[in-house]
Amino acid sequence: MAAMSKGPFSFVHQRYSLPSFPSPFLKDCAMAPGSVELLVLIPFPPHELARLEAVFKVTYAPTPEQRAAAIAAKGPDFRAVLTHGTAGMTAAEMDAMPKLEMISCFGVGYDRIDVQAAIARRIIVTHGPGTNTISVADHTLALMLAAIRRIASQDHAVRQGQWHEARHSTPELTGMRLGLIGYGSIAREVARRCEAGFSMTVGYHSRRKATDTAHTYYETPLALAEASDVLVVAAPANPQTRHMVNEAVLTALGPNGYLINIARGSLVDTDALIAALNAGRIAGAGLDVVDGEPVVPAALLQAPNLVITPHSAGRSPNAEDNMTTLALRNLNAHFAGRPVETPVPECAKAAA
Ligand SMILES: O=C(O)C(=O)CO
Repeated sequence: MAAMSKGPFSFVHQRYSLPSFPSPFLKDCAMAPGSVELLVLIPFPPHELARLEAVFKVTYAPTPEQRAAAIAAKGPDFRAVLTHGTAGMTAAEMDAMPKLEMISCFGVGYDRIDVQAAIARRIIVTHGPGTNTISVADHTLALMLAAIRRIASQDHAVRQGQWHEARHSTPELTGMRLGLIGYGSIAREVARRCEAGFSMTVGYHSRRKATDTAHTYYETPLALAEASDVLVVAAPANPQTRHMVNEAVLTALGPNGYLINIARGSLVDTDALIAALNAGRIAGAGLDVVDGEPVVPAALLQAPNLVITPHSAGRSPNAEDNMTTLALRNLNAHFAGRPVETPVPECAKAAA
C-alpha cells in the first residue's frame, strides 16, 4: 500500500483505504455491477470517476444544466446521488427521483443538502468526516502565509516587470497568535502545524469548551478575535453560524490581523469584510470559500490584500482518494443491505 509510507499523516488514508481496489470490493458487493443507477453531480477526476463506473451505472452531470437535464430525463431511474456540501440537493429534486435511497456527500460539510427532506422521504445521507482533513489543514497554512507575506500581489507585480516595486517587507507568521472559530479535526490539525512549525499560541471558540486541550477557550468570536493575529474560520455552516464573522469581529481582529476562511462563505459577512479590507481595519484575508460561490462579488476581488482560491482546500489526490473510497464503502454497504459507515448525525439519530 504505497500511501502507508507517505509520512506522519498517512493515518487518514490508511483509515479509509481498501486492500486493493477494485476486485475485493466487487467480490463482496451484493449488487451486480452496473445494476444501480448513480447520479454524480460534482466534478470528478477521471480516474476516481472510473472507480464509480466499475460498480454503478453512472450519469455524470456536474454542471447545473446537465443536472437539470439528467433529472428531467432519468429522475425515476436514480437510486443514489453523489453530491457535495455546496452542490447540495433540494427536496424538489428528491421528489423528482422517487426511487432515491441514498445521497452520498463527497467531503465533510453537507449544508446545502436538505437533510430533513431526505429523512422524511426515507433517504439516507452520508458524508466524509476525516477524509480531507490533511489537505484542508495544509491549504489553510498556505492561505495564511500567502496573505501575510503578500505572495499573490508580489508575484503579480514581478510578472508585470516591477521587480523593485514588488518587493515588500511583510510580517512573520512565526510567533503570531492563532484564533480558531470551530474546534474540529481540521482546526486541530491547523493548530498542530502552527504550534510545531511557527511557535504560535492557540485560542479557539466553539459551541462547547473542549476538555482534552490546553488551548485557550473564548466564549465568543469577538473575544477570540481580540486575542488573535490570525483568525481561522473552521466551523460548520448552519443558521447559528451565519455571519459569525461580522463588522464587530473584524474590528476586534484589528489592523494587524488576518482572516482566513476555509469553512463556508456564509460564516463571514462579505460586505463587512470588503469594508474592513478597504478601510485597513484588518491587514488581509485568505479565502477558500465565498458566500454565493462560484459567483464572487467584484468588490471583493478589488479589495486590497486578499488571496482567494476556488474552494480547493479539500482537493488533493490523497483526499480525493479517501473521499471516493468512503463514498463507495457507504454506497456498497447500503446496497448490500448493511448499515452505512458514516451517516450524517441527523440520519444516525433518526435511525436510532
Ligand atoms: O469537505 C468539505 O465539506 C469541504 O468543503 C472541503 O473544502
